[in-house]
Amino acid sequence: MSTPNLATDGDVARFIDRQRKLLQKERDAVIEQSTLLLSSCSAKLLEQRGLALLNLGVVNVRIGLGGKTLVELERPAAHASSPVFPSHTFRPGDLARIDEQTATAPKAGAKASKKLSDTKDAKEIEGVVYKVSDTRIIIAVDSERNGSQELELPSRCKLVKIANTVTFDRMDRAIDTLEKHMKGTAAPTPQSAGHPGMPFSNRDLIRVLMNQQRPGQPTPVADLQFMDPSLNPSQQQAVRFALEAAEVACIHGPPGTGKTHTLVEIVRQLVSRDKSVLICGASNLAVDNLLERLLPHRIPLTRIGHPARVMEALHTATLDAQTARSEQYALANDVKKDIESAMGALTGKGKGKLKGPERRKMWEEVRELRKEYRKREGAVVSSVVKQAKVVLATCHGAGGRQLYDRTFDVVIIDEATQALEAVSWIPIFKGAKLILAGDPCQLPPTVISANERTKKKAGGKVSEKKTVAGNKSTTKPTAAGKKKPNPAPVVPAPTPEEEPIEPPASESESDDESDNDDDDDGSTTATPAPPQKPPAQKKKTTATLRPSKTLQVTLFDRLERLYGPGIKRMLTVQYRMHAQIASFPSKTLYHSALVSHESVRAHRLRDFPATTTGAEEVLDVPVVFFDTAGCEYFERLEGDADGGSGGKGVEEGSRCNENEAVVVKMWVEKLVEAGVLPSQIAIITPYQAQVTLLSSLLRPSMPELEIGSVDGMQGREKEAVVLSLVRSNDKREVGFLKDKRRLNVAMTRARRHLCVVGDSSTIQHGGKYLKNWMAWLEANADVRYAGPE
Ligand SMILES: Nc1ncnc2c1ncn2[C@@H]1O[C@H](COP(=O)(O)OP(=O)(O)OP(=O)(O)O)[C@@H](O)[C@H]1O
Repeated sequence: MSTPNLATDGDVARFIDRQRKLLQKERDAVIEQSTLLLSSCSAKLLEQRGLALLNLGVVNVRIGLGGKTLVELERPAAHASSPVFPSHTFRPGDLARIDEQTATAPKAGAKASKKLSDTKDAKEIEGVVYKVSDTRIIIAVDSERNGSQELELPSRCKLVKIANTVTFDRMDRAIDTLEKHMKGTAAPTPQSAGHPGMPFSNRDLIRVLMNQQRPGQPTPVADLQFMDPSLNPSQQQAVRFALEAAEVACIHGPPGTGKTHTLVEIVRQLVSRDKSVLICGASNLAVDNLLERLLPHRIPLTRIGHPARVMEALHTATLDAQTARSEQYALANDVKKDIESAMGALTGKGKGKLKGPERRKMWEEVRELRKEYRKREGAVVSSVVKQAKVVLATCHGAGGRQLYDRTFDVVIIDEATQALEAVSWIPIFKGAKLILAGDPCQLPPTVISANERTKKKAGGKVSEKKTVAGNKSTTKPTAAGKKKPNPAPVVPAPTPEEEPIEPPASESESDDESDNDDDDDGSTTATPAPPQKPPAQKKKTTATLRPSKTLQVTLFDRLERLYGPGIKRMLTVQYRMHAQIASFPSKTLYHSALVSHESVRAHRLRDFPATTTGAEEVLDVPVVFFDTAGCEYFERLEGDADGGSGGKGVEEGSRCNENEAVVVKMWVEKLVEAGVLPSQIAIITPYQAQVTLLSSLLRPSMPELEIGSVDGMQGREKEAVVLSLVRSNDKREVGFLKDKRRLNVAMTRARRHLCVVGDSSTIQHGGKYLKNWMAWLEANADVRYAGPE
């Protein structure tokens, strides 16, 4: 482990200050994006974009766990011709607002105008999407949060998706707490971690993470018996390392190397040593993945989180379900029934509906009953949480009131390389020791404000050069199949959401924490200085705590830079890819340390019993490369029929490549003809417009075929993957593909067969890493030229 200079109080203050600024910028960007969209679009347009549902009516109101009011909405015949919702993007867990819908054009016969006037002063009501079906959507409303005891639900309403800033509030609070800890003004943590009477202290952990103290000596675990006999040596080493570390241990899990497998063993080992564990993930999916793998081991655990956000199959392990099953819950349930019957009288229609003082009195009663319900339920929840040796939640969820007074011996954060540092701190304060797992060579957390800056940059670029339109080339392929570029045709800059994320402009301090590496040979995982800085200006400093330039720098990244590779153990055996598919990423991103397990090393599509005889070029080849260089298969901007770059579409469009899509379609059909099932195949492409195009070409005949973006495929795998690179232009712009972490995710999803379709003459100009990849494909893949013939 390298020994950096320790951070001064000034370093810590600057670091915290920068985190605050970056978080504020990100919060502003998120709100701006959402409000811009909502304010500039009519309700109809929002509905067309899947961001709103119109013409809804309340069909039921009931009480759910946590005293939340569940509002059930449908499209009644009076407001809409069909009860079936149009296609939309509302998913369980999304934040949504119920608004009154002013009746612009009431349906004939509907008494909408009268009803709407009843609710003129109705508040906008915010809640979380709880359940969605084709005809009904249920919103869980926290009546306390909405600041009113009486939910005034409009008779005709619309549901609108809204930005969620609660996570930002919690991250801000976490940074405030960190500051207090560092200044020594934090309130002492009252409880011990599962050992009543023992003082709980996370002082060492926090000081190590903030580089004010070096990591302590590991404590050897002499009697380590692995519970899972299948662990490979690198997994065993990682388990030992994590158990022995004094304050913090990182586990680096390249694709398919059994990160989850290893974490499950660590948790089992910790529990067998009577340690309490808080397991967090950057996403609900990551948490559920671990929960699913832990359940068979019968560990006393509970999953905290809004039930709407937990996988249905795992609901029995949620705190809500466990609370509801508990005997003490019967007491709370009685109160719940009283609330429901009172609510029935309040929301009931017709003669039975309460009015005036009677109605106010009833609401007062409901308010008291809710208080009582929360008190009784709170007591049950707290006893269920106390009994659980292992608690699972998202990092954000760990800041909820259920864990308010609970601390743990160990906090584990899975997918830590996808979590913002500030969100990671939320669970960290609850643990004495920290284990982070992730892969810094895969996609970092999504940060909108970085893209915002890129948008400005891209916009500037376009306006400077907007004299030239079109990327239609008149070039002819050279003998070698490479094209000579025409002078100056300008292809518009990549759209903001698709441009590789670049580090934001330096504010004051010089540091090296850029996350994108356009021009190195990809032989290390380090993330060097922003490319726009000339090397002469780079200050070579000893690693120490420095303010992060972007929120994409995760705690995992930071610790690796501070303490060197000694802070982590890497899992080195992968159980996913044929050795040839794994070869390039292993060599260029993992120091050739990633080896293929014998069970996958030579596996091929041919091994599936359903495959046909013959079809060798499809079933026996692990890597195929359709090089479209010289074919003039040019990309085009979405909504730009000419493939030109003029006009508004420049900044708004996404990219697609129709000729390339034809090649992809042809290859997928060949795979299916050879006996590979569509459900075993995924098409991955970095551009949404290409996803849409390919979906329209292939989905009608193969609904089980997966077609998606790179970002959506992280953590997933398929037997065969066809990668459509899209970019083909004379400007030699590669946009998105430049980010080698995105590329790494794209090329490591395939188990037995990877087919790459792309224009090497464009792609190879996207920096050394892409150049090396193209050269590797030319030398190692089964290269096919994808000309019209
Ligand atoms: N020691 C092992 N022996 C046999 N199979 C293993 C071993 N470790 C992991 N695997 C298998 O490898 C696959 C990947 O494991 P796991 O899901 O734990 O990896 P991961 O690193 O979490 O995945 P990802 O790359 O998606 O993050 C699984 O099918 C798992 O069963």
